[in-house]
Amino acid sequence: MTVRLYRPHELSLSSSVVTVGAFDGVHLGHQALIRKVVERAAMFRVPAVVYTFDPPPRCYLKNMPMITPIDEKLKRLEKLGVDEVIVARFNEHYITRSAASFMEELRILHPVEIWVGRDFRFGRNREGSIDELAAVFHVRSIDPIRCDSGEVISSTRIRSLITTGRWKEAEKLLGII
Ligand SMILES: Cc1cc2nc3c(=O)[nH]c(=O)nc-3n(C[C@H](O)[C@H](O)[C@H](O)COP(=O)(O)O)c2cc1C
Ligand SMILES: Nc1ncnc2c1ncn2[C@@H]1O[C@H](COP(=O)(O)OP(=O)(O)OP(=O)(O)O)[C@@H](O)[C@H]1O
Repeated sequence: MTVRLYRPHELSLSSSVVTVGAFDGVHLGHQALIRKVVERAAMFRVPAVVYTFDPPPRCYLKNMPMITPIDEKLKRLEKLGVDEVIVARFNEHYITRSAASFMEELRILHPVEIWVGRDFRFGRNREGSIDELAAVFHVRSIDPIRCDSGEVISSTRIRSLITTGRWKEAEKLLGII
């Protein structure tokens, strides 16, 4: 595997383009976002960084099944051209971290851009908002990617397709990478 792996606070960079998220399944919506990050990073000639969580927060907090275990997620991120991946163990200790402490950690990556979805939240009790992030960093987002029926593609939707045995539809939304 050529993608480089780090735990929180291990990586410091003089410049980067960063995205943060659970990315369970690395579905077509995630792929569009991550391709954008890789494209922007290449344009700035800086590393493309994904900050993710293991297990995905929703799986940990709501006791839901995971679509892609961490090894499979990392393989998919690598195929998309990501340079560095930070994997935070999402557990009872991590969820007590404040939004401010998380932003301090992002500072050491010196991101020229941070790409997140429009509903992104972070920090204990989901206290941190995009507005707070955007007060410190240059925050950007893409339009949501939808499936043929017009519904926004999400890990939640794919989990529900898998648990009801609708494999073909789930695979379509996961995309082949
Ligand atoms: C430091 C930190 C603490 C978090 N604590 C909580 C929490 O207490 N409750 C919660 O529901 N989510 C918590 N989250 C998870 C976020 O709500 C969110 O799932 C995460 O930032 C990934 O974004 P995404 O769900 O858009 O992929 C935390 C995230 C971070 C970075
Ligand atoms: N369909 C999509 N189009 C564009 N961006 C997306 C799409 N789905 C998720 N993202 C973005 O990818 C990042 C990680 O999202 P996340 O892992 O929470 O995905 P999700 O599919 O919404 O998951 P869940 O259904 O479990 O909440 C976020 O910035 C989110 O906005």
